[in-house]
Order: sequence, then structure tokens, then C-alpha cells
Amino acid sequence: MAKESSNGDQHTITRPPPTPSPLRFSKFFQANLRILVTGGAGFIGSHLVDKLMENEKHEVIAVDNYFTGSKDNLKKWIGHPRFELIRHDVTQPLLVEVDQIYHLACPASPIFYKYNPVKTIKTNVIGTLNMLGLAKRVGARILLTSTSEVYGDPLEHPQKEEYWGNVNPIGVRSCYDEGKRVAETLMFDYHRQHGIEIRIARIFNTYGPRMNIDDGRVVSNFIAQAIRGESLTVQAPGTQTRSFCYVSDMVDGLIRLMGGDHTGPINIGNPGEFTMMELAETVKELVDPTVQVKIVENTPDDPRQRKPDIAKAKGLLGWEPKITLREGLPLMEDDFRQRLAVPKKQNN
Ligand SMILES: NC(=O)c1ccc[n+]([C@@H]2O[C@H](COP(=O)([O-])OP(=O)(O)OC[C@H]3O[C@@H](n4cnc5c(N)ncnc54)[C@H](O)[C@@H]3O)[C@@H](O)[C@H]2O)c1
Ligand SMILES: O=c1ccn([C@@H]2O[C@H](COP(=O)(O)OP(=O)(O)O[C@H]3OC[C@@H](O)[C@H](O)[C@H]3O)[C@@H](O)[C@H]2O)c(=O)[nH]1
Repeated sequence: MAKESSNGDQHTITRPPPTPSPLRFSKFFQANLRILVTGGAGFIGSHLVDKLMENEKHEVIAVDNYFTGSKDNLKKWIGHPRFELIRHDVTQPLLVEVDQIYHLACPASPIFYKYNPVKTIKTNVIGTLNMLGLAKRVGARILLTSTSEVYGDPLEHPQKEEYWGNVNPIGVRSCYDEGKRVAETLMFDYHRQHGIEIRIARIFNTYGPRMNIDDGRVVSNFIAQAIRGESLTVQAPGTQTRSFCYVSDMVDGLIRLMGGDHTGPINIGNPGEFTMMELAETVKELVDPTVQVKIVENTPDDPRQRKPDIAKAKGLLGWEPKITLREGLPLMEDDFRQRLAVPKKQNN
């Protein structure tokens, strides 16, 4: 049996998907979907849980080891009859009965994924293997949150899904970007060999409320710095570009991908592209025009440019982002001001 994936390749499936548990066909289970979100206490994961919980037919199980996530992000759901939170590390097997798996567990900020690179690669490889094993056992559909970092320091611009990337296999970022590349490979091998229903999202830089204030990624750094009246730290040369997607758009894209018919990989991101200097100037203008911008040293292998081609997401999922950077930054500023307890000055 051959099935066409969304990037046009023919993938031979040697075995049909395993039969789901008989409970899936009982009246109750037909009406309800039990959904696992790994990394559910993190930034994107907790927003995804919020959105999934809005549907009264969903039961959500969030799993997290709290390395970069926090129970606080899910506090409004703790004790809810349709919600469960499990402290668990995905490098260990997990036995639950679910219909869908959103597999997000993995530190995403470079300072955190480089902190313990061996653990990062174990999370990407062993963690994804464990979640695929779970999907295989229970017949669940599984979505992996891969990353634009699979394109490395891209030589093609903007990046289409067909581009194979330009990745340093032995650099300090490799635990994350090569880890995600192997995770994608595992997804397709389980799909071809075992007939598992897979979905792969290649997420481009995402920002929004609830990011860790000390997360270390550029948008959260600049907003926190501007609120605290500190200089905005633009890493040299400042001409490198990124494309920033607001978190509600991202969650909408992930849910559409899970519900649709296409395996992916599909880029999910906002094609609006900015240099880091432009981002700093925009944050300065919106948050506090009196703060300074300073150039600081960069880290090795920083990609010089990044912008998603989202033709596939538009055509296959009917998805495109709605929130511009200028609309999203103030929403994030409000959340950061609340958490830092620094109200906006009247004259700002
Ligand atoms: N935010 C982005 O810009 C972006 C871009 C590309 C891809 N992604 C991917 O999206 C996913 C979520 O990213 P995020 O921005 O919400 O990051 P995040 O760090 O806020 O969330 C990751 C969550 O995974 C948990 N986690 C990490 N290792 C784990 C393990 N071994 N077992 C169980 N839980 C573990 C963390 O505690 C955290 O709650 C990640 O897979 C990331 O690679 C994010
Ligand atoms: O304070 C800072 C932090 C970062 N930067 C720059 O901002 C750019 C973006 O850096 P970030 O740390 O936010 O994130 P990166 O784009 O490097 O990696 C991200 O890519 C996509 C996801 O997979 C992950 O969330 C993360 O790896 C880089 O060019 C970096 O040099 C600054 O100029 N100042």
C-alpha cells in the first residue's frame, strides 16, 4: 500500500496501523478524544492545553519533567475532571491510553538545550522513540514539534520543506537540530514500517505570553530588558534574521495539522522577517524609547537568516498567521509587566 505524503514523496507502508483498543468504539470513547501533550507545562504546550481543553469532548493528559516548564502554566486546569498532569520524563517509557499525542517535550531555548546537550539529544531520540512506541501500542496519531533549526544555517531562503538544510553535525547546537532531524527520521520510519499515523510541524520562532522571563530567547530577553530599563542585548552582527509567530497562531496551526490528512513536514511560522537590530528597535519603540541597544558577542553557528515558506500550510491546512509582530509584542509586554510587577509608565 502506498500513501502520498504532503511533500509529494511516495512512502511505502508495509503494515497497517494497529487496531485501536475496543474501548475506542464504545459510545463514550467515540464521542471523546483523549489527548496526550508531552511538554505540556512549557510555553507552547500550555497554550495548546488551554485550546484543547476548550472543547468539552477532549480529555487532556499533560506530561512534563519541569526542566523548562512549570505547573504554574497549567494551574487553571489542575483538579479539572477532564485534565491530568503527570510528572514524567519522556526518556522513560510511558503507559497511557490515548487517541492523539502532541509530542513537544524538549527544551527549546538555546541556552537550555545547550546546558545538558547529552540530555537534549536523549530527549529528542529516546523520548521520540518512546512516544512512537506508545503511539504504536495504542494506535494513536502522533504529532512531533520539529523546528526550523533542521534547516541549520540555511543556504536557501525562504525555507521550503523540500530543503534538506545546512547543519553542523558536531557543533554546540547539534544536540537540538540533529536531535530533531533524527526525531523526524524516526517518525517516518515508524510510519513506513509500522503504519503509525504521523504529523510533523516545523515550527519557526514563536513568542507570546507565558514564556519564561529568563528563557534566554530573543523576544523574551528584549521585552524583559526593556521593562527593567536595561540595555537590549543584540548579538553580533545584528543583521541575522528571524521570523516570529505569535503563540495563538502556532497553536491553531498545530491543531489543524493534527486534524488534517497530511503527514508533513509542514512549516508553521510567520513569514514576516526581521533583523535582530530591527526587532530591538521595535521593542524599544513599543516598550520604552529611552532604553539603549548594545551589541554583544554571539554564540557559535547562529543561523544568519530564517523565514518560512508557508505555501504548504496555506494550501493543505488552510492556515496562515493572523497576528503581526507589532500586535503580538504588546500582548507579551502586558503579561511580562504583570509577572515582573512593573506597571507601564503613563508617558510611555
Ligand atoms: N518556541 C519556539 O520558537 C519553537 C520553535 C521551534 C520548535 N519548537 C518546539 O516546540 C516545543 C515546545 O517549545 P517551547 O517553546 O514551548 O519550549 P519550552 O521549553 O517552554 O517547553 C518544553 C517543555 O518540555 C519539557 N521537557 C523538556 N525535556 C523533557 C523531558 N525529557 N521529559 C518531559 N518533559 C520535558 C520542559 O519542561 C517544558 O515544559 C519543543 O519541542 C520545541 O523544540 C519551539
Ligand atoms: O539576547 C539575545 C538573544 C538572542 N539574540 C539573537 O536572536 C536570534 C534568535 O535567537 P533565539 O535564542 O531567540 O532563538 P534561535 O532562533 O537561535 O533558536 C530558536 O529557533 C527555533 C526553535 O527551535 C528554538 O526555539 C530555538 O532553538 C539569534 O540570532 C541570536 O543571536 C540576540 O540578539 N539577543
